[in-house]
Amino acid sequence: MTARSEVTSAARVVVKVGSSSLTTAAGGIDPDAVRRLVDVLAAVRARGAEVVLVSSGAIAAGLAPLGLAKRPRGLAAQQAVASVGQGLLVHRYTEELARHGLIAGQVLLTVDDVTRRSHYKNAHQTLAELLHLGVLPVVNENDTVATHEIRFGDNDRLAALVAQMVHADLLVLLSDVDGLYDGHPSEPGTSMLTDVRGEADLAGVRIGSVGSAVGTGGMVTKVEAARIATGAGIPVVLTSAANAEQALGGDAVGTLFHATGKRRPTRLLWLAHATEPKGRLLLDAGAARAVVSRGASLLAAGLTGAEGVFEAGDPVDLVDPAGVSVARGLVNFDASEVPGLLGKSSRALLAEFGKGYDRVVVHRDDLVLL
Ligand SMILES: Nc1ncnc2c1ncn2[C@@H]1O[C@H](COP(=O)(O)OP(=O)(O)O)[C@@H](O)[C@H]1O
Ligand SMILES: N[C@@H](CCC(=O)OP(=O)(O)O)C(=O)O
Repeated sequence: MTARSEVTSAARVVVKVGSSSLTTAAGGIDPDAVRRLVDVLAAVRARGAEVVLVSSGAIAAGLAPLGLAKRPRGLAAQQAVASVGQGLLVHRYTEELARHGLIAGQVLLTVDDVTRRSHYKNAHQTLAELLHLGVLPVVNENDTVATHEIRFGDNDRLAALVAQMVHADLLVLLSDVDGLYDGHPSEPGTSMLTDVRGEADLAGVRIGSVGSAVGTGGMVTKVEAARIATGAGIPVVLTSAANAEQALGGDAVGTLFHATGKRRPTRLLWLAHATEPKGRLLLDAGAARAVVSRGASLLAAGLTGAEGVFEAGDPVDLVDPAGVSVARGLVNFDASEVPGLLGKSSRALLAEFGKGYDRVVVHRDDLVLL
């Protein structure tokens, strides 16, 4: 078996592990599973690569101490359970990493932290500094504050965005299944894909959205995460936690999603893949051309209408006069403000509404072409 060069040459690796790989059948953290994983991560560090761990399991880890048999349904209950479990989870990582002389650093992120520009910068700088200090960041979604609207719910896409954020060379998704199958792995006759080189390889693959008892998202969110990362030039290995040592050692286990895009250290690819737009901005022909061909910002002057309910900072689609969505971006105004802006020059907006209203509707740094 020839080693996978994208694995063995990666200088910075993001590893994501799912709840199902960290917990016992009875619920609660499986200390042996954490230990085995940390041993593998320590080996990657020992060969000189940097590692960021994205670990699920806060909710699963909080179940047993609270006497709960399964993941509660309500958001507040899940948040409370995560609050109990996250501390226990990071405690385990801290202890196990210390055995290898490594330091854990807890990083809890919400969707906003990895998408909005100001927050993104913060999270980016903190992660960069942690890596600079030789710390092994242990990332999870900030479940206790994340509401339905601003929630990933699964950590697969969060891991892909973190991989982009830290400019990782590789993303490894560890689950309870040894790779991507062409149908649900429990069905007879299905087989594992060893390589995915693009969308064509996914045609005909039946991807389930239901996860294991403790996991969420199933395979759908993992394939979505792989699309985000590979689109940003980062290859992805998807396999089971049991295969972690071989996978990170470069053995050809699991499914390798080959990089499809250029290495682009941009925080915006998530927009195209992982987000439901909250509304649509209707552009005149000149504005659509300026955005698409010249990479220009969208000005109110080129706006003919808007649909949907959105607030400043939300993702929206930019639609050309033919009704085609040409770009997706983060809008700088609330939907209720848009009717007053239509077709007006920056100067007119300044005169009519005062300072601040002359801002662009979508800044070119906040949009991605579709
Ligand atoms: N095409 C497929 N290939 C592999 N697994 C699949 C597929 N469709 C659905 N699944 C299911 O997805 C599960 C993994 O998702 P999940 O439980 O959310 O994992 P995790 O907790 O690791 O994030 C697998 O155990 C498997 O039952
Ligand atoms: N942030 C949540 C992750 C939710 C979850 O189950 O994710 P995953 O197991 O990756 O599908 C937790 O720590 O419990």
